[in-house]
Amino acid sequence: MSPGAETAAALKTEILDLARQPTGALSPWFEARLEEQLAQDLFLPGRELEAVRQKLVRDLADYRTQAGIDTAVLGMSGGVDSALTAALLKAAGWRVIGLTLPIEQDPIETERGVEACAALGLEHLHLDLSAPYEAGIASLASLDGRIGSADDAAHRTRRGNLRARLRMMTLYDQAHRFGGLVASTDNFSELGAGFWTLHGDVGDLAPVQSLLKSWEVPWMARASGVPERTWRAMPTDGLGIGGGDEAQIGATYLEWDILIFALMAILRDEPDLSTQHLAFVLGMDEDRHAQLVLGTVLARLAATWHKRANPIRLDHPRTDRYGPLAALDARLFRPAVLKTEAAMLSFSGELQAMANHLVRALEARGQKLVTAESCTAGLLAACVAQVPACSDALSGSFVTYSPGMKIAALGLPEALIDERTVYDPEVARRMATGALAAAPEAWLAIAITGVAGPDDDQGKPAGWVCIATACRGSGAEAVEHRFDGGPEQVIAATLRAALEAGRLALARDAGQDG
Ligand SMILES: Nc1ncnc2c1ncn2[C@@H]1O[C@H](COP(=O)(O)OP(=O)(O)OC[C@H]2O[C@@H]([n+]3cccc(C(=O)O)c3)[C@H](O)[C@@H]2O)[C@@H](O)[C@H]1O
Ligand SMILES: Nc1ncnc2c1ncn2[C@@H]1O[C@H](COP(=O)(O)OP(=O)(O)OP(=O)(O)O)[C@@H](O)[C@H]1O
Repeated sequence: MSPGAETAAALKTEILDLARQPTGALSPWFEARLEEQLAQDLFLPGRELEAVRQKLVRDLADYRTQAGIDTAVLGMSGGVDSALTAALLKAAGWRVIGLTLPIEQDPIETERGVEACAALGLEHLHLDLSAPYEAGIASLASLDGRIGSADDAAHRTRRGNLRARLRMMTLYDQAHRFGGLVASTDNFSELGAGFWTLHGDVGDLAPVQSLLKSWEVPWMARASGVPERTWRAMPTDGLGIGGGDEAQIGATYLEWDILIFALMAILRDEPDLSTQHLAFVLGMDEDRHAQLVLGTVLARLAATWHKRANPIRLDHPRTDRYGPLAALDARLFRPAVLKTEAAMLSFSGELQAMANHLVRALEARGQKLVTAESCTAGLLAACVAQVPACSDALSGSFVTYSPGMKIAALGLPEALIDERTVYDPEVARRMATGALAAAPEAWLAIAITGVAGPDDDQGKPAGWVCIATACRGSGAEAVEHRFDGGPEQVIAATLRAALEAGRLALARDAGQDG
């Protein structure tokens, strides 16, 4: 066995151990995907997780000083998420106040919460909320008697959610009392599964929200001094709804994480896939267990997407107001630790998926793309450049914002622009052929000229965009569009249309080849 394979095997054994997944209990499909995902570094090894842990602690320390707040309160359930969140905050120098808030529950869970507070050096407060909970149920029963008595899943969930919200009400009161904030204990796996209560679980600052429950959360808890009894404990919702988390979700957390990674990857490569075809495309045909888990996971994702988008924002014509308001906060008030430059380069999942598709199609044919961009000012190339390992598919970009640049860099005739303005299909076509002429290694050119808005320009309305494509050796084709919305929506729609136009141009070109 090579040293690399040996390390991967050791990592796999450790993941199975911390995920409480008995050896040999993964079905063949999950086993094979886990090995692939280990090779793709989706499950980070210990030394990289330690670097992530240290960064989280540094960022929490920066947030504390920059936001001028140094006290965090959180509920200590006896579970690993709350214990890890508390440990990270404590390591970052926060005053951490852990509350055990039992509601008619197993005293062992409270004991573990108390033990974690002591082990981590937290201040501890205890308040039994069983009485207010019973009072709340009795009061709500006057509206609907079933809330207190019916013993089906729906009513258990109603009661469970009430417990979570009662705890959250208590935590916000204590945060106010101590001039602190409420730490959020949610993780990435629960986020995907919608396995939390709206307005009951999510607080103000969420240090572990991007971490996998199967592996990263227990690993980091162990590395952060959380007692073993806690990071080994079976995850429960602490709400008395039924079984453990995994029994309720219908998959172990490790299965959940593996399958979510697989789904995210397949949809990036094939954005048009529908749910009916997933089992086949994912290669599950011979693994009945994997098919059943897929069904459960898809049902859960479908039932909970709205929780991940809460509150739902309608596509009101003036959603362009959100951007400037966010910019105001960012410029004047948002602590520096949150101002990641990377945010400027994030494209939606749909655009990333389309760019990925185009890159893979170019790669498959051994061809490269060049873009000639006016109103998008290089964003199309930036979107394509975000695809991992795109260098075999992207030649480059001409950002020709002004008429002068279109003439100088792409050789457009000045007379054409004088006669028709830059907002013209022939200008778009000449931009595409000009880009191909100036980039000898490129095969496909995509050119964009248009009015992003908000105002009309030179006789063309805001939202008018022309996209031209040309493949080496054939003529250019241009399509005019009229997109709705403010400049940001027009640019996003333009990128979508340009990526699609590139895909169609390649398909046409391949047809001609054949
Ligand atoms: N289409 C839609 N668009 C917008 N909103 C929609 C909606 N459909 C429902 N809603 C709203 O969503 C509500 C349902 O969501 P919600 O109230 O959260 O409740 P729900 O998701 O039904 O239940 C909470 C689940 O999270 C689990 N949980 C809770 C707490 C902690 C943990 C843990 O392990 O850490 C797990 C718990 O076991 C349960 O399975 C509806 O009552 C309605 O208000
Ligand atoms: N008895 C409790 N006392 C205080 N807080 C609680 C209690 N039960 C739940 N909470 C709060 O609600 C959050 C979600 O509950 P949950 O039971 O899932 O705990 P957890 O820490 O996520 O651990 P795990 O899911 O591993 O059991 C907890 O992180 C905690 O902040």
